[in-house]
Amino acid sequence: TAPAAPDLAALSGLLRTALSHGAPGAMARIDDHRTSWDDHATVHKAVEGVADRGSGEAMDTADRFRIGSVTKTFSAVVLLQLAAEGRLDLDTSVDHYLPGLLPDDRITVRHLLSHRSGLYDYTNDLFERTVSGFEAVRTKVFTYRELVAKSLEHPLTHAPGAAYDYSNTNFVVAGLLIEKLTGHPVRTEYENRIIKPLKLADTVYVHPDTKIPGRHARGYLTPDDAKAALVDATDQTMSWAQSAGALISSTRDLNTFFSALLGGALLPTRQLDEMERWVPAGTGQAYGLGLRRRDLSCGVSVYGHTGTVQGYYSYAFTSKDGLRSLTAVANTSNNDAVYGTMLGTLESAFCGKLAK
Ligand SMILES: C[C@@H](NC(=O)[C@@H](C)NC(=O)CCCC[C@H](NC(=O)C[NH3+])C(=O)[O-])C(=O)O
Repeated sequence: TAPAAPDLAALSGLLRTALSHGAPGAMARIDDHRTSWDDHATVHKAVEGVADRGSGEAMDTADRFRIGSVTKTFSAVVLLQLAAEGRLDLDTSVDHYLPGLLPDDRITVRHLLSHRSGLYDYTNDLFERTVSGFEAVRTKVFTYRELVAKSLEHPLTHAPGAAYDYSNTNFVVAGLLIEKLTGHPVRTEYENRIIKPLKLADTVYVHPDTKIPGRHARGYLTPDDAKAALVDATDQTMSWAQSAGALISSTRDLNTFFSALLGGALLPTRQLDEMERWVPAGTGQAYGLGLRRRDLSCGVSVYGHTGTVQGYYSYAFTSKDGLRSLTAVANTSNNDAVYGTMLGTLESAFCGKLAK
């Protein structure tokens, strides 16, 4: 059965609601393919508000933005390609590849990619106080091992494999694994294995440079004291996240990436199936390997990832066959009302008027 047509009026209404909750701007792009992920797509775009509060420049779906944890799916694809090449085994101990790094040799590569390692998330400490925590790291450059060391100041949150417990530390270790197995920085692997093959012209990994190259939306961090002024968080190294969150992209490129991934263009079937072995991750949610599944009100499940970095909320999801993709962005963060409102764009895009 063909999916319900997107409800574009509802989609624009949600973007306007996000603005009413404090987002300076919001945007969404839907790519609707007919028979295959790479055929000519019908494109729907929606924009509201401003990309830049200073100049008043309007939000534009062509604007680059920081994608945060959507980066985790890129890192997972690289490691799963290495598994397909026989250079990595998902169920082997991380200790085999990175001896002595982690305190428990029961932690496997699969545990990292499914957030079941038990490794404490060091960002809980970094960002307990939102603005001062951000300003303390905005221009900092960390090594992967410094970030892992921050995590290991705490005991494991549970025995390896025992539970799903989202942690950025897992994908920092994933970055170390990529560099160890390939001898290249993650940037090279993203470029050679994903960005160049899919021609993702807007997708860049510029860590530790603080600037977003080319045309982009500025990002505004909402302080914990919501009455305080928004903080322009656009320029930062993203070194606190790196392979867990430092990519920059666009709505077009993320739609292409997830359509290609679920359309089978990036991984052999065997590895894509591994990516879709789900553990429960909250109501109507599941986590595979660097991939989220969300079960919508109309019975449709969608596959992708969300991202939260200072100044940007992003949501990038596609249908099971990769034929319809949505990327939605608001240029604020630390704002639960905006986060929840923007999540509704998945319903407008994939359930259309069938959304309950
Ligand atoms: C949730 C999301 N995860 C990510 O994108 C990763 C990279 N981001 C985080 O872990 C949140 C960092 C703090 C953001 C800050 N919050 C605070 O500082 C709170 N005190 C903010 O909202 O900008 C995902 O996987 O979907």
